[in-house]
Amino acid sequence: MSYHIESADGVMTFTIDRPHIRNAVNDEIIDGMEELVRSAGKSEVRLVIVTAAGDQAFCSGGDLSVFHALRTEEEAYPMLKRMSQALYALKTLPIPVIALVNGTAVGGGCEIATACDYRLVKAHAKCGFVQGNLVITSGWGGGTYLFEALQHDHALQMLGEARLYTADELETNGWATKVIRSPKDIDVFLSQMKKVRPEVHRAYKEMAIRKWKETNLEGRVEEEVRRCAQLWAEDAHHEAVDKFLNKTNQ
Ligand SMILES: C[C@@H](C(=O)O)C(=O)SCCNC(=O)CCNC(=O)[C@H](O)C(C)(C)COP(=O)(O)OP(=O)(O)OC[C@H]1O[C@@H](n2cnc3c(N)ncnc32)[C@H](O)[C@@H]1OP(=O)(O)O
Repeated sequence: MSYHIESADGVMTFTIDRPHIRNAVNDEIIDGMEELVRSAGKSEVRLVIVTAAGDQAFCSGGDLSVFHALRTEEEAYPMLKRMSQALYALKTLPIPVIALVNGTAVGGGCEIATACDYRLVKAHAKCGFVQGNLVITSGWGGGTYLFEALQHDHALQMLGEARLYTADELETNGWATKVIRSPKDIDVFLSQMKKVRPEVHRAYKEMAIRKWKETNLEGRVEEEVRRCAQLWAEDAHHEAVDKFLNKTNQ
């Protein structure tokens, strides 16, 4: 199984479990994300945590060895759309959602974390919207969410530079809620959250969701998905992915 969903004490934890491939997202992970949002929406869950196995990587984005088979805009769009819908549902859950960024997050991995309300980033983790190096944009809604989360110039710079940022840089530009230097830091964060009753967290999250609905967040994500699907079909993108896959296969 490529993922696990566990529930304890009102906290539902989603763990991507493909560390050998840096927790890249395949179709099964997308299934898992859909299952997560269904379960978290229904039960007595007060908090969701999204994380991954091992300490090397949180997520390296789409599994290029699988999704590279998608060649045209018409082929790329359904995959991008489906994951974008799962992440929109995650973002608009009426409970706090925390990304526990246990290691490197790149490409779509950063998009998953950006769809969450909070990003707790382990001190060794490097993260970046590297899609620009593959001559595409973010395509799961993460670019749109980044403009919601960060000051405009910080968001545009992070997307435009397409490089890995250190945890300290991520704290400075506002992407990291907190840099995690020891496991105790996570406990402190969670116990502070748990001091406040779930219905209060829910009411605050609903305020944010109202704003996102009024500003047509969902429609803006759709534009992001469509534009990424167009770029996906270009030769320059396929050549860049070939280069990555051939480099790592050698
Ligand atoms: C869908 C789209 C979107 O945003 O909407 C995207 O996500 S585009 C996807 C954007 N993602 C990327 O461009 C990811 C590129 N990956 C990397 O830059 C790197 O792998 C890091 C994630 C920084 C990890 O570097 P590190 O030196 O630790 O490991 P490595 O590069 O040797 O990777 C270990 C093994 O995992 C594989 N691997 C890593 N990331 C992968 C990915 N996203 N898809 C498929 N395979 C991947 C490598 O090919 C290698 O396979 P072997 O062991 O067989 O050699």
